[in-house]
Amino acid sequence: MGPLHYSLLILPSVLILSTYYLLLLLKRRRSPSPDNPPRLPPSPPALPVIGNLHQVGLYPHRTFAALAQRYAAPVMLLRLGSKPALLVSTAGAARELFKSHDLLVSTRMRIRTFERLFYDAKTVASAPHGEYWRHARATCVLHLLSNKKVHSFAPVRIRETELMVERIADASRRGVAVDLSDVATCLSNDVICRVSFGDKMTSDPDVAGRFKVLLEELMKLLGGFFVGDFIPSLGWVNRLVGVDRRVDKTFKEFDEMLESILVEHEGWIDNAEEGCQSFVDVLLEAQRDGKTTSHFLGRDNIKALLMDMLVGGTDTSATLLEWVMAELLKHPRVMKKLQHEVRTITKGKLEISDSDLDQMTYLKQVMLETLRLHPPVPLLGPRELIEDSTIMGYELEAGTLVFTNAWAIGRDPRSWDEPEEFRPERFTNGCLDRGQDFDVIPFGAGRRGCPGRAFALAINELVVANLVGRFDWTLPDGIKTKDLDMNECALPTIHRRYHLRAMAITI
Ligand code: HEM
Repeated sequence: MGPLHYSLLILPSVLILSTYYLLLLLKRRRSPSPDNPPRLPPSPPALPVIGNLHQVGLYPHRTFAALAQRYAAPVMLLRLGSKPALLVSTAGAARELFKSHDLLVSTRMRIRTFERLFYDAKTVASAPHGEYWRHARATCVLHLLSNKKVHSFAPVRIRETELMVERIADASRRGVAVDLSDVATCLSNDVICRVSFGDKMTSDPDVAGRFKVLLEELMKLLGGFFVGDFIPSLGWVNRLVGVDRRVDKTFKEFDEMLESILVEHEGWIDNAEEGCQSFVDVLLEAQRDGKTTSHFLGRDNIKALLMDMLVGGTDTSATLLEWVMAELLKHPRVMKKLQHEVRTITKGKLEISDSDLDQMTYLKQVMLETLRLHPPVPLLGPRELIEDSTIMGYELEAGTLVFTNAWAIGRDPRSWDEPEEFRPERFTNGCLDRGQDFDVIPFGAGRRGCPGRAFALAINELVVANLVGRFDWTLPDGIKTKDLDMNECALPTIHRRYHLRAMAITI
């Protein structure tokens, strides 16, 4: 028998033995015994039943960052009620998570409150990973969020920005302060509503007021860590403290509002001009013409996608705008440098085009530096582990929640020199599209990363360029820049605690 025959005989035995050994190893790992406990990330002590829920507090991104610092742990394991929760707090850990395990963390945390608010998890943001989510997300990208579509909405952005400039110029003439927080909210809502339903909620003051209150309440409900959501046996607590009632009321009102939009658009659908259709028209038409599988575009699905745009696109954008202006007012040197860039490129012309914006590199650095310090959604969209997995050498069970702390990552001294300083120049030599570096991840990462990034940056860059290009700004009531309050208010989007007010001087 030659060496080849020996190896042919030995090979099956080696394969059988190694398969047996592998199965043994897997069995041991899946059924941890007291002698062989799974290797888990560091954890702070937890209380019975509630685990670490009592430590979450009003500002979970800050609490979680403080814990990660105290334990010097890039990843930690908490227990939120009955659910284990992995906290990811450094760029290195985020890179490992999203580069090597993205599929494992590509489903969303399942929370009763969210599911009820979002048409049984039919929104893109809340849907579990799978065929429905892929289809829903692709639909939003194709009809609203792709670069091509974003470019095509330039007239809407320009018109709404122009209206904003007129209002500010009016306040400037009258010598009254501008509430920049309100300006940011109105503008973001108007742009999203116009591209989604072709009209603004602010056209009718009553509707505008109701819509604003409704969105605020929805955001509060999304940001709450409610006991009944994390400990199913205590679901009655949500009923007792009125959370369930608030959820039902908010959902009902939102649904009625979206339903009336659908009914209105169904009346026009045959007359809508090609090319002038809003998102809702495109969805209704696809449904009517059977262009899509019926299970996908039912009435609730259409309303859920509209909700995605309202929830995902309004408050986030407004928050960014608010913080950019606050940082510029607090740092007059940066404000002057940005004004110089914008005014040099626009050379006195009033309408700023997309190609003007492309040349404004300092503006992009200012946006990125603001997003580093103030990611509007600091814990990104919480995920859930699809199956038992080993991540960074730790053994984690299926269903573990995953929170990535973009706020902590943006302020990590291992990644950033003087991280608390607002210094846009830190991005001068680097690439401005930092998605792959994982040290600035305000839009999340991987399959579930934000699909609205291009949309959001296009509107925010245009608005900031107009605000600083056409006005000089000072703080009202003799407030000094060093005294400008920079405190935050609670989740899910991290707004300023107090509205930002400033005096505009038309140049
Ligand atoms: C400054 C503005 C924005 C910020 C900071 C932001 C941030 C985020 C973040 C952090 C996530 C979760 C990502 C993850 O889990 O990895 C997300 C998801 C999402 N965003 Fe945005 N967003 C912004 C604007 C928008 C806009 C304008 C839209 C749409 C009009 C939008 C639609 C969505 C949707 C649909 C999702 C869910 C994606 C999925 O689960 O597949 N966002 N966004």
